Amino acid sequence: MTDGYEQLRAEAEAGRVEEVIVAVPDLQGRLMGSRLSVPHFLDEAARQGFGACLYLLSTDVEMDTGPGYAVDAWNSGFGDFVLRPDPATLRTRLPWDDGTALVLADAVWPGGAPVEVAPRRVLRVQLDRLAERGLAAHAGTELEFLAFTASYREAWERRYSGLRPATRYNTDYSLQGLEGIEPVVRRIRREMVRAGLVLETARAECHPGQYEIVFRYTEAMTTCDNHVFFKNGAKQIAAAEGVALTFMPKFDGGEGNSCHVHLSLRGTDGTPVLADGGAGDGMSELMRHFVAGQLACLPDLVLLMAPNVNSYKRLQPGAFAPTGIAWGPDNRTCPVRVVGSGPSLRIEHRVPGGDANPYLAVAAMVAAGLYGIDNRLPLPAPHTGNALADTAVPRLPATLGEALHRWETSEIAPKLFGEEVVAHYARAARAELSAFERAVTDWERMRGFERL
Ligand SMILES: NC(=O)CC[C@H](N)C(=O)O
Repeated sequence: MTDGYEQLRAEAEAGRVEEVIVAVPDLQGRLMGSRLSVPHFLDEAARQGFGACLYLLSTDVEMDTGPGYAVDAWNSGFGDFVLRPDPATLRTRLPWDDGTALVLADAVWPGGAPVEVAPRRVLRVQLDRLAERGLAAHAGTELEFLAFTASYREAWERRYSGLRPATRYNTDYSLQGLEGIEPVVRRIRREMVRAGLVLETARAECHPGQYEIVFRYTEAMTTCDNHVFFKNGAKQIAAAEGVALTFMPKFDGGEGNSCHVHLSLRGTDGTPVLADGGAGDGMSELMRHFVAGQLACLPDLVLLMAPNVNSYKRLQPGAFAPTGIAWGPDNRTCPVRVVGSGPSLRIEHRVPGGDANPYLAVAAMVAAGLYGIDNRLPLPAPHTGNALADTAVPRLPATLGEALHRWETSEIAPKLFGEEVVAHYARAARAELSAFERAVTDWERMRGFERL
């Protein structure tokens, strides 16, 4: 029994905790699972795992499953896999959910073998590949979101039209005009800290109602665990406050919601390896290959960072989100911005939006970096101007269809992730795409109803 589980037992015996949520991050990075009583969890699930239907890892946003996934729910009789709780992820008290603890779980087959397509596993494999080379990844994810004054139910019933943003104008860095959003974001900040996350900064952003809360970087898996925990908790707090909050990458024609990922490598002993120790441009040879790998793999792997139709609405010209494939020192117009110096030298990957599954996005970045390192890829010249306006910069895949095509026909992706993972996420993207292709949108009605 781990220390965390001992503490959970003590909290339960003192009457402070009654239930444990056991959750697995799904393909979308959402938390799916069940509530267990503390005794049932400690005496059974914590030891043997806990069954959950395997369609949880082969479904779209609407919970539609279908044939063709590498893990096929129908063909396996809608059986169970096993959720094996990871004690390192236990949070004994959720400030927004009285008497409740939460633990994340890995998905394994009944015999104990990992479910290779599970997002946490996809990242674990890449982190293990790093560890084989004596390296470890540290990451921070920066989620932006929009808050509206309506409740989630009202927003849904109004089909998300005519909603009032919780701030009225561009409040980027503003310290006034925040009265409409402060009650909910204050609660989110404070309760996340009470739940154990380490807050660094928080501020309003460009789009009316937009806000960003940044937690301290740490080891990559823990950051991704914190990310899904934060997203889930922030929505619960918003719901309790009667506020609708969205992380979708592009809500309307205004600024999108990003999820910039800061990523650095260290030796497994903690030594920074990206800085060159004073000579040259500050970047070590390893870092130059690491950044080169990001650029070389980006078109093939962008699906793992931008998995939905809406992701690509954000990555269009005319906004403050990347559209090309380039890198530059402190250049926010590039998808890969090099920031920091010495031990803090790192990349900020600016492609993922608020919908990204952090495990997959970070796995893609680690895999791309390793590809660059293993193949000793030369680093192209940095972009020092406005990469968004430079037509000479190669274009990122502009739609989900293009990204899917690059992923499926990639020679690199199966080498980095294996055929099973490639096929599974291609299937997931196709499901998202074909749902969109069948849907008639408001845009089409406005454009064509009278005038066509
Ligand atoms: N702070 C920023 O850099 C803005 C990012 C922008 N909201 C995006 O979608 O990428």
